[in-house]
Amino acid sequence: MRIDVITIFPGYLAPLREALLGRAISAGLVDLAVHDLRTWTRDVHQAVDDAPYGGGPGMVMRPQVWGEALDAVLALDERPARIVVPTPAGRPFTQATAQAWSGDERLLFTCGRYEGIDQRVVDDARRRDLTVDEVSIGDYVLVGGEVAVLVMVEAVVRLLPGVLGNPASAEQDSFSDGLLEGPAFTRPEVWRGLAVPDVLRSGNHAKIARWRRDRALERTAERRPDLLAALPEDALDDADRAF
Ligand SMILES: NCc1ccc(-c2ccccc2)nc1
Repeated sequence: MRIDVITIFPGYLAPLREALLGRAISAGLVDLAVHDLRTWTRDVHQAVDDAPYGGGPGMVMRPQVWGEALDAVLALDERPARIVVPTPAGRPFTQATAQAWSGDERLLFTCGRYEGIDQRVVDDARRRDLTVDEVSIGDYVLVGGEVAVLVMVEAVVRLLPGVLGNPASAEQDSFSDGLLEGPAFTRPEVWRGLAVPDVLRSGNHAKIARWRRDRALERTAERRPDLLAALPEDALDDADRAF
């Protein structure tokens, strides 16, 4: 997978070259290119924003600079790219989104700042039959899209074959079966007077699986009843319902 990121703060994307993601890049599973938007400015001040038409607070990112940046970065590789625009006004980014995008050959992230990017940049790309997804990673407003890109790249790249040491952990993620993950424990058996639940040390794998499922159902019902309500009809078996 090739990943391009366009931003006025390239340094914000440095964490992508650390740890697991850094190893995926070194292993050639991911090609990452970060581009400074100011490369495509033409004025001495390298201006990337301007006052919003219609008035209002803040500034909007200029379409000319973004249009040239997108054209140039798209042309760097012939593979079709999904253009991703992080924005508080986007469709929700979920594990299902990450799963879908993990099959893409190329992702191109555009990091807005200020009050966002002139809408015509997205409109122009879409009318050229480019895939453009405006997505939100949650209902809060950041100062720019860079942090959202870190989140989305991690969620997608960890799903690529060969990235995670143990692929099973991606299958047993929270959300992969529609429920939150239950509590996890490791040694010591007792820590500050708190013992690991006996069932987890019983060696009885059926009982352990049942206990873990019950804890996941309990936690989901308590913290995310919306996820429980969204489960498909056949997702819960009789034992689940008995819980
Ligand atoms: N939903 C997460 C998210 C994504 C992007 C932004 C943002 C804020 C200001 C300017 C440009 C993007 N805020 C929140």
